[in-house]
Amino acid sequence: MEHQAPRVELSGVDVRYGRLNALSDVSLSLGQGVTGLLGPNGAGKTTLLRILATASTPDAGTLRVLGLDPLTAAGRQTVRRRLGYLPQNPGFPPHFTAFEFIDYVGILKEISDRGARRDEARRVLEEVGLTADRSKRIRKLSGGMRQRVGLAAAIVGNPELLILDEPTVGLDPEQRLRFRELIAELGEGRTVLLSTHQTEDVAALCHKVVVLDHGGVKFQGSPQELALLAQGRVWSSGERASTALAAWRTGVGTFRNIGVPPADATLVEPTIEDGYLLLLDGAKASAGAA
Ligand SMILES: Nc1ncnc2c1ncn2[C@@H]1O[C@H](COP(=O)(O)OP(=O)(O)OP(=O)(O)O)[C@@H](O)[C@H]1O
Repeated sequence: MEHQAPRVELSGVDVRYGRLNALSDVSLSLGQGVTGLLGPNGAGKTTLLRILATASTPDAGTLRVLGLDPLTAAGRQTVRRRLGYLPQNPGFPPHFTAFEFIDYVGILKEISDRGARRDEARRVLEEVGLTADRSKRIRKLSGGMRQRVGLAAAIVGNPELLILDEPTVGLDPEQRLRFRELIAELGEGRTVLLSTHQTEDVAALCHKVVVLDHGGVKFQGSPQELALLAQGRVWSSGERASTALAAWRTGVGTFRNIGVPPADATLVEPTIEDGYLLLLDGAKASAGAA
């Protein structure tokens, strides 16, 4: 495989809000393709994405984004021209139509030629499947369609780096599948960082996954490696095992248990979710034991 220089690198990044360390000593490197960012509520995912999107700066550490330093004014300006960011709750001007809004984003992204800007608006709306709805007011669109407007806004100008904060939240299963396909296509030839609570998103889309918890990187590697953390630790049983770190009832009425298996356990193949839960619950269990 051809060696690719990392497109995003962070080293020793700290972010503090008063006495809270929202990120502590985060070091990461991302190449092309889709990287998933998993972590429980409050883990620091949005804080990390905002830093990469140049929406905020860290209290300590160094950054390299697309070969530039976004902590300098010149670097920040160039990085901003080359990235697309879909925040968690993008505020849309409610009276704009989808087309008017995307055209406006084109102005903000400095596409000054009116014809070129309109062509670009048509292109991105087509790419997210909103051509037929482009003249509807955003406030009249469904939540899933609004998410697509947000994604269209993020890809105006064909950015090399895409930062997507929980883009699949609130979508129905069909829309989620569509969105995943879109993001997978966008990941070809680009660097995409996708924060999500859905391990299925990671399984379907990502070549790499980063797990954040309490502001620290708990794992970075392939989704398969994350699943393998739980190899030999997941078993199926007729009841919830009291000794398991995590256990839940499955759709077929049996229980899936994660932890140290009892001697007579029937081991099952671990999933990414198992690896993720073991990582988080294992951390909690050792914190509790300390
Ligand atoms: N502006 C702020 N002022 C003070 N604390 C903040 C601020 N923004 C975030 N935090 C805190 O920093 C921590 C990390 O928050 P962040 O939003 O990055 O987490 P997250 O992983 O994105 O969570 P979620 O999955 O719920 O979106 C949380 O404890 C949060 O309460």
